[in-house]
Amino acid sequence: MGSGAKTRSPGDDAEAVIETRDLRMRYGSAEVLRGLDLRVRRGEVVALLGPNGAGKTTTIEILEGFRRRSGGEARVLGVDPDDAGEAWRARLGIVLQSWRDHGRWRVRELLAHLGDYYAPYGAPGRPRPYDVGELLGWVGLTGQADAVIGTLSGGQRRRLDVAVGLIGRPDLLFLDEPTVGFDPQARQDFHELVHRLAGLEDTTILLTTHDLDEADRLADRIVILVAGTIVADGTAAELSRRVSGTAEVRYRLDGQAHVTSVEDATGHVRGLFERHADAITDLEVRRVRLQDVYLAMVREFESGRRTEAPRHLAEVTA
Ligand SMILES: Nc1ncnc2c1ncn2[C@@H]1O[C@H](COP(=O)(O)OP(=O)(O)OP(=O)(O)O)[C@@H](O)[C@H]1O
Repeated sequence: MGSGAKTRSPGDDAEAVIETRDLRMRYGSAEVLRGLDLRVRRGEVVALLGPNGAGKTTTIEILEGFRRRSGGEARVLGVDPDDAGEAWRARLGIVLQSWRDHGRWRVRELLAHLGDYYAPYGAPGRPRPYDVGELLGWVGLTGQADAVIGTLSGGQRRRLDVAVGLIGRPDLLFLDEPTVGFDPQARQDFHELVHRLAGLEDTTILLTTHDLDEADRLADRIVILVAGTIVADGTAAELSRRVSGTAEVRYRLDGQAHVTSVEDATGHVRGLFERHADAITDLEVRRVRLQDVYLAMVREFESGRRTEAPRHLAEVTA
């Protein structure tokens, strides 16, 4: 464990692990990606969110070198994915949406076999692959090490998918809906694993998920893609400032229910009590959740009100 020193310096060009400019993809006459400018720094965890069909998987597949883009620029670990070779590929970890091969192998066997592929690509401070036993512990499959893969449950199978993506100790990990089918414990274990990878292993992670609480918990930065366009890019807190209010205050006044969206929940509540004192009951304050922000932004974009180019919201780092 432990690689080189972590240097998270926003704005430092040298640290860009993924960089795209005007990335475009067309299937026949259908324009699926409409000019994405995306930048992910080393050690960052970025969640790519968006409705079904928005282009998330297509984006990831282009960055992984599985699909050739129709236009624009892309650099991943400093290399154009369309021209990249095996040494580059060995630095990536990939967890696809579904992967159903190798049903007759045993869990440990498969990981050891895949790990052998990565061994020649180890680097000083970054030996490859991970130890299989250690990795099985991380993904919660120690008890299934000798199980035949075809006998695993859906959630165990998904844990194995994560282990397969990780075995080569990737510099950059792509996770396409990694926690589908996870029970709450597996989900929590996975979240701890992501924090450990980014924090201790300096792994850069780009993940897609439809679980917005998960994105909120895991990601340093959220990118929202709608119909092939990035409509928002920033931390969860920055995104929430884009929609009206950052907290919701619910209460009853003389028995009548009220819900108000506010910036300053404390000040608002203080004012309520000053004005209405004991007439206020059932008070609740809740922070605007990423889900609310996300739905507001998708609705806003789809209703055509936002037509200008996407903007980056990391003004605080400028
Ligand atoms: N091989 C293909 N040929 C033609 N169209 C495709 C192909 N692959 C994807 N598409 C289309 O591209 C669009 C984007 O698909 P993509 O799978 O990237 O979306 P997504 O955001 O990952 O969706 P989901 O949340 O459902 O996984 C969709 O309209 C899809 O139908």
